Amino acid sequence: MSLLQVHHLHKAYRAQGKTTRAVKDVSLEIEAKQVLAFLGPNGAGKTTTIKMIAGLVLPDEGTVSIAGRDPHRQPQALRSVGAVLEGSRNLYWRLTPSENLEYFGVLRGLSRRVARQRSRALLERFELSHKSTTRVQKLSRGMQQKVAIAVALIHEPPLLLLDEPTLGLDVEATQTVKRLVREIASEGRAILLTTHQLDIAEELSDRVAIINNGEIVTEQPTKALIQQFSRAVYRVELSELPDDRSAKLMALGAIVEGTVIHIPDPALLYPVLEVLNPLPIIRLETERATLTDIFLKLTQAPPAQATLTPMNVPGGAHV
Ligand SMILES: Nc1ncnc2c1ncn2[C@@H]1O[C@H](COP(=O)(O)OP(=O)(O)OP(=O)(O)O)[C@@H](O)[C@H]1O
Repeated sequence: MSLLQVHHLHKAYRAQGKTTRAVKDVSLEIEAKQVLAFLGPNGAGKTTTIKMIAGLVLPDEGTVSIAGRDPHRQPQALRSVGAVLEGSRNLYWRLTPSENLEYFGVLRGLSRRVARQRSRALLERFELSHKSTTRVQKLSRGMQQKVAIAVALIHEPPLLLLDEPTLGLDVEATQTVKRLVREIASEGRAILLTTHQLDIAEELSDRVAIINNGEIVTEQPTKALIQQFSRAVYRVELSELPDDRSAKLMALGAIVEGTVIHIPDPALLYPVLEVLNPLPIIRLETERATLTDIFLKLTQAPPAQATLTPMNVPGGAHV
């Protein structure tokens, strides 16, 4: 069963006589062990949707169910959610990581003893034991982010909402946070990840939902989405390609366009190279679409065209 079920959410804001339909008929599901990347341009409706999931904004229509409970009717549903929504601002900066963890643990219903035990275990797991008594304001940004994630996990929620978990982190801290996100999901949690860093989303997510102008324009497994928008896997360019070789390549299943060969299946790479031998190859590159290509395609097209037709991706799909 899905840990998070969001069905047909609608939300309009009315301010100064103007109505903004921020979220229109949004449905999402996330199962245990899954990371769903929830992506969209500025103002697309992500925050509004997440706030409706976190029980902070009341939907005009639609339902949210977290581990079977509606946060708008059963506030205890929020015990099943951990959230890092505004960087590490969910922390008390003058308190230490241990104090933050214990404070939030007790706030979320743990006994002092259990909060202390879990705090210690989380600090160890996040490699922060040596900083357990340093004020949060004195920690590096990467460490602060790890503490923020640890605080969100103190009550062991099955659903974690993560907004921009790697924003502003250096390469090493980014790697650590990415590893932790995958580990947390593999323990059986569901993760809703929002980020504008599409390479991170591509790497971390099992599924992707893209929202534009308040509407979901695609929601499917990340790999399938990338495959759907990728013309081929490899592209080989030569200075010349005799007709007899061209015919052999097409018989193998390659797509030949003048002196360029598109290889749709990775298993065809070596047979193609054998046919080409000893012709000199000018370039051999991957031709897979990236999530960035797909995102731009789906969010820059007028809504009526933002459908799921695989097409040549603008800007070239060459990696
Ligand atoms: N409290 C509010 N009152 C009026 N309009 C709002 C309010 N909150 C959001 N909006 C509008 O609703 C739309 C969706 O905003 P939302 O913050 O959900 O988008 P977002 O995808 O999270 O954007 P970003 O990536 O910039 O954070 C925008 O047009 C925004 O201006």
